[in-house]
Amino acid sequence: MEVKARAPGKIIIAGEHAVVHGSTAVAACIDLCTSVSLRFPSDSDNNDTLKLHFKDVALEFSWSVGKVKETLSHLGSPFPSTPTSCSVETIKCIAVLVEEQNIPEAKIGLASGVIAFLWLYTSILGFKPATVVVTSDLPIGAGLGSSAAFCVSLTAALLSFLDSVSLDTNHQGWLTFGESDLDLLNKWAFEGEKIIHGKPSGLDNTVSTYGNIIKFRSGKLTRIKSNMPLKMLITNTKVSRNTKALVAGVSERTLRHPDAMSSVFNAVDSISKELATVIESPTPDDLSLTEKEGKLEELIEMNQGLLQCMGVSHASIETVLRTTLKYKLASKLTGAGGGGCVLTVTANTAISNSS
Ligand SMILES: Nc1ncnc2c1ncn2[C@@H]1O[C@H](COP(=O)(O)OP(=O)(O)O)[C@@H](O)[C@H]1O
Ligand SMILES: C[C@@](O)(CCOP(=O)(O)O)CC(=O)O
Ligand SMILES: [Mg+2]
Repeated sequence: MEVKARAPGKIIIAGEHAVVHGSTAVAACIDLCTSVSLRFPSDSDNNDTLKLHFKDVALEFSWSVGKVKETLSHLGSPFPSTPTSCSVETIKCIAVLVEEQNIPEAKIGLASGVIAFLWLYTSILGFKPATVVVTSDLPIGAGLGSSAAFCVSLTAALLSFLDSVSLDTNHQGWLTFGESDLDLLNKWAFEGEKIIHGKPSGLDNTVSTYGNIIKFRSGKLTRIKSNMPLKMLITNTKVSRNTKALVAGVSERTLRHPDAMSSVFNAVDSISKELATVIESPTPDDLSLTEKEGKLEELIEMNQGLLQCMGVSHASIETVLRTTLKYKLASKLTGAGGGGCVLTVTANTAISNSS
């Protein structure tokens, strides 16, 4: 029996980092996905191994199911029936199982994803042998939500085996989850993001779960319907960075400058709300479209200025900003920053993923 699930990455049009501190953000899914295939061994295989294959980064892991069960079951029931956070104690125990796999130093940043995999797999399906293969079109650690797409696609594959989950009719050859199961999926994926991000807002896994364009604040999503031709260019600086460290850095700066950073987050909240209004308002004629595009570009530039204030820009991002400014194009970092991808918006640039 084999299942394959996929989930998209995303761009954050406005509000990254501030959304962790309660501000509004606007995000949209993109046409780059992560896929997870899950296959159980046939009865004749008679093996008790849980295998995980990160194909894009050429890493393979395998554990005896008995060893995993022994490590986890003494921590109480391994089957939380509802989405449950992995405790610090449990993360330490799972981390031992990951350390034994001897991930090369150059790829050690991927360990958090392996921990998230073991938590989600054992919590949802228990201690069963299986082979799980992960592949992705998304650059990892570049601000396009690869961690969320990984958690959402993995959770979708796992939940598809539960009798309580009903998959809806065909959607271009893929089965889809109903609304209540999407909520369950999103909540479990959020638990995986917590292991990878530390203190995620839930924005990334929510937009990866529900797709399209969303406005998001403190766990609440509003789907945005827009007929505005949002044309964007994504530039990858190819500077790798760690979202968890960047998010922690903003929290530390907030502890040092609480009032100033509160004003920054409030300003971002206003930018995101106004940007959502601009893109979802009707566009009766070309004049108003030009006016809306002007507002959108100005809001993007303002958000970038506030992200610099939060300390999450980077020399490589500034280089892209200077380049696009020469062509009077508005840009901002997207995702956690510190490198990664830059979003450029304009009325006339063709949509493309470029790096
Ligand atoms: N295709 C993948 N294969 C294995 N791990 C992945 C994959 N995509 C994401 N991850 C996990 O997510 C982490 C990157 O998440 P993060 O730092 O939040 O960057 P991003 O901006 O891409 O979301 C990786 O270190 C790894 O643990
Ligand atoms: C920085 C943040 O706002 C977005 C992180 O995006 P990414 O993991 O870099 O793709 C964190 C969050 O919202 O959880
Ligand atoms: Mg991420």
